[in-house]
Amino acid sequence: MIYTGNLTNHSDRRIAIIISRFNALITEQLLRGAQETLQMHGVQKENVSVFWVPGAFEIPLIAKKIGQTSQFDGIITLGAVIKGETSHYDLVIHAATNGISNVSLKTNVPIVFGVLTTDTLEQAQHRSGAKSGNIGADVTTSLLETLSICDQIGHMKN
Ligand SMILES: Nc1c(NC[C@H](O)[C@H](O)[C@H](O)CO)[nH]c(=O)[nH]c1=O
Ligand SMILES: CC(=O)[C@@H](O)COP(=O)(O)O
Repeated sequence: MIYTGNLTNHSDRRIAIIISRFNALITEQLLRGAQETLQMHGVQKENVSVFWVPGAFEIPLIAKKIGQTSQFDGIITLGAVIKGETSHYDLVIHAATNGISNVSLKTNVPIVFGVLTTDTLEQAQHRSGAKSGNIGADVTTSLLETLSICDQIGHMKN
């Protein structure tokens, strides 16, 4: 038996979007891609909640608190970490990546990683609605597919 996610039957999904304000020029475009993709697949606007955090470093804590409410089926994280002159970039990325992954596994809530990690602003611009697409839209599709697979696994238990 092969199980694959699909993009149908998502109209009742309750989705949380956690977005960082840092590099808002970029993250706002990621948000647009995510919201458009949710709407395209029938998710009701009233079932989508957006949580703004200062930066990517704060995402895991808010994801944990949201996951523990059991009020959402899935979580989309959006951010843009752009390399600067110091090692701060590496520390923020490490904390955000490991934190988000750990929260998803501990809360059992599907969380997708929509945090851009780029060397330059131009690279981030290309991936937030320009020549390389929109990572916000891409990870939203991934979340819906993952939710679909979770449903299928849930039906197996019965
Ligand atoms: N430089 C970037 C940051 N830095 C801020 C941290 O995420 C955090 O908010 C701060 O250290 C306070 O705890 N955040 C980004 O999202 N992107 C960056 O490029
Ligand atoms: C990713 C960051 O934290 C970065 O924007 C900080 O820049 P810098 O390393 O030049 O202080």
